[in-house]
Amino acid sequence: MSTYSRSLTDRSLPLLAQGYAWLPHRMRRSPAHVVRTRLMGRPALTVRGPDAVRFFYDERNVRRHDAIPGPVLGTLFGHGAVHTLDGPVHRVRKELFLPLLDPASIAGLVEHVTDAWDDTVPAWERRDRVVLFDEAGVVLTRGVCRWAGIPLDDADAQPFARDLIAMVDGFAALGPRHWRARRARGRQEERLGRLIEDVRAGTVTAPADSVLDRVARHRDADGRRLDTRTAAVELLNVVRPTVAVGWFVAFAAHALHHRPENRRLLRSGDMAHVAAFVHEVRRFYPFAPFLGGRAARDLTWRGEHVEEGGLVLLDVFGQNHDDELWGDPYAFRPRRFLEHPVERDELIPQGGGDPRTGHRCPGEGMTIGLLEALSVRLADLEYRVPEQDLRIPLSRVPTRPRSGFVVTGVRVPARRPAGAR
Ligand code: HEM
Repeated sequence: MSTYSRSLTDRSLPLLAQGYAWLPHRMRRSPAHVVRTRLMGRPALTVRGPDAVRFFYDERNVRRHDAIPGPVLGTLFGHGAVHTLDGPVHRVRKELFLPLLDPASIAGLVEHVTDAWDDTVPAWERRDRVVLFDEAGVVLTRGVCRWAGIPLDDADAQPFARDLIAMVDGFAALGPRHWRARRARGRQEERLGRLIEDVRAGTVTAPADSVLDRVARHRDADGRRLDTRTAAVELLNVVRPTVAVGWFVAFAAHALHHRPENRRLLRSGDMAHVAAFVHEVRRFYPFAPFLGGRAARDLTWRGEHVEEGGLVLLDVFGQNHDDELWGDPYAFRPRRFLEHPVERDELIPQGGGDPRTGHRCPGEGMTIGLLEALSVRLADLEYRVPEQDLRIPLSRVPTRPRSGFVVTGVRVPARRPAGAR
């Protein structure tokens, strides 16, 4: 088969089968880190590296409208979400999310979530076993709802957490996982849509300037308020990814188990080590495999071409494991972030570029703040790790330790560790 005809073979099935390994595997054969392929029936250009990040985030090159497949919108992001907008329309919608970048806002969320953690964890001492991934999801749900002004009865925290996790878990799957995600989204869009209507009608009071209040009042570029469904979609676009930080909590536990020397560093209260550990968790463990957009015009990148309307994919997992950028990328080594500061377009687990003007995740600071606080608490907790399946399959997107990370014999420290937030 010639290189050309091979490049025109649709690769959607190998992608589904190989998950995170698919794109890095193809990139290995390209020293220039660019591969032309075909996905979902369209020509696609896949790119990697800090320069490619700047190319990808330049709206003259890549647009988001019509780029995200329906099954991903129907599960992960929601129809009409900020992720799908371009230009001034995106900028105005993004204003809704920019307060998330504010350090006071980050501190507020971290405080609510750590309060929820500190309230919950003592009860683990009386349990035979705790599945950390599941419990972290409930703690994060409690904390983020309190912080965002979303009323939540105690009994509703677990089912809400389950739905939020299902929406993330099923976005790249076929079959039951996918349909579970769709049903979860349908349920929660309806419930939160009713809440938005109640806030607008004045029968429920949203705390002033809370996320709930801002979403209910937000006006789009056309001067109109968001319709009820889109408002629910955007409310979920704050709550759902916050609960997704539970994936990283399970990964942090996995890292502490396999690299126990990090426990001492986290307990020491040295915030530089804590920050380095958290960056390494976000770099090393797989979450977003790649990001996609549509070519806004005929494009050429490092000699490879894609026509207007074709797909452009940024290889997120591959870039976070690129030997040229990281050296020994498959070693978990937080020290690398003490030796070399984080560069904006090098470490891209939550996208690249500037979150104020582009699509980069506006919740990155919150993710880092939450993980710093929860990793320190995890390191301080005493527990045993019984025999279980801790493998993290790269063929599953999103992946996690198969067992969800089970702990037994939990003992809560008498005193909050130095440096805990
Ligand atoms: C598990 C942690 C998280 C991961 C791995 C993650 C990852 C990402 C990625 C890869 C993007 C897409 C960037 C792009 O399209 O260029 C994104 C966008 C976004 N994230 Fe996050 N995120 C996380 C946490 C959060 C949190 C905590 C929030 C809010 C509190 C949040 C809110 C958003 C929003 C609203 C967008 C859309 C931005 C836009 O299109 O302009 N994320 N995130």
